[in-house]
Amino acid sequence: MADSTGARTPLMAGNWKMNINHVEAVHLVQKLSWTLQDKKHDFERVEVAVLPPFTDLRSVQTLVDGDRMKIRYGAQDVSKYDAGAYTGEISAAMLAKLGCTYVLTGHSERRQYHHEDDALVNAKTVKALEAGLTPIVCVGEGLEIRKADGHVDHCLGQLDAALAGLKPDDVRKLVIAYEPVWAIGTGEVATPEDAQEVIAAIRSRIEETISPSVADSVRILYGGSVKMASAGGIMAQPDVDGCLVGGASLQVDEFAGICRYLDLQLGYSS
Ligand SMILES: O=C[C@H](O)COP(=O)(O)O
Repeated sequence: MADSTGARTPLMAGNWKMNINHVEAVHLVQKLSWTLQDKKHDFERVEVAVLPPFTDLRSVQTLVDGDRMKIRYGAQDVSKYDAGAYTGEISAAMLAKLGCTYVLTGHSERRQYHHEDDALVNAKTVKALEAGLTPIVCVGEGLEIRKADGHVDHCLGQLDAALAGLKPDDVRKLVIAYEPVWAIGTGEVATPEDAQEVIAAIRSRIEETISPSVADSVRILYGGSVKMASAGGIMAQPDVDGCLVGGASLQVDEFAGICRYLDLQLGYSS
């Protein structure tokens, strides 16, 4: 997504993971909206989204629609199936009906705890696109791969597999998130230069394999222990278009501060 000048619009997406019930979700989104409105946040300049658990989505939809909030929302997972006897699964069409804009695919916790492989990530990404959702496709390396200096190749391999068979116009619609697994929930943030290295490599790969214009428009986020204090440095990198925020998105003041990284850099009140 780009603004009227063609620049990529930064996206701050809060992945709540398995936290916050539907009652708490209403309070959190309401408070986030108030906080950002109070600070006159420009949602056209920095887009804000939350990714609650499935059970919260209807409540979040009702609140966002009812109060005409500019906060977008989405889900943390989606089925590769359309419908049928798949107990526990949630289809892309169900998420679209709930007004979701985004859905995560390939998050490292799905890969680790649910053994999701690259082919499944690709299938889920395709289903999300077919339903009109924007997949946020996650890639990232573990610590051993990073120590062996294989991180760029590893992430590009995951990227190629996730995007297999997609048309250029579909790739253009995606958001991609680089999340080094060793930096997730550990407090260990990759340096801004670490984030830039891999994200620039992802953009170059899309330029080579899809097209320069798609590479120029696709948004690529960084995720992994992002906090209000670290967001500005990460966002100063030329290829970083936003953050996928876990733990800090559960604290309204932290997440609002991340969304307001531009204002805070300019010294406006926090
Ligand atoms: O989806 C979000 C990431 O896994 C980052 O989580 P974190 O900010 O708690 O490290």
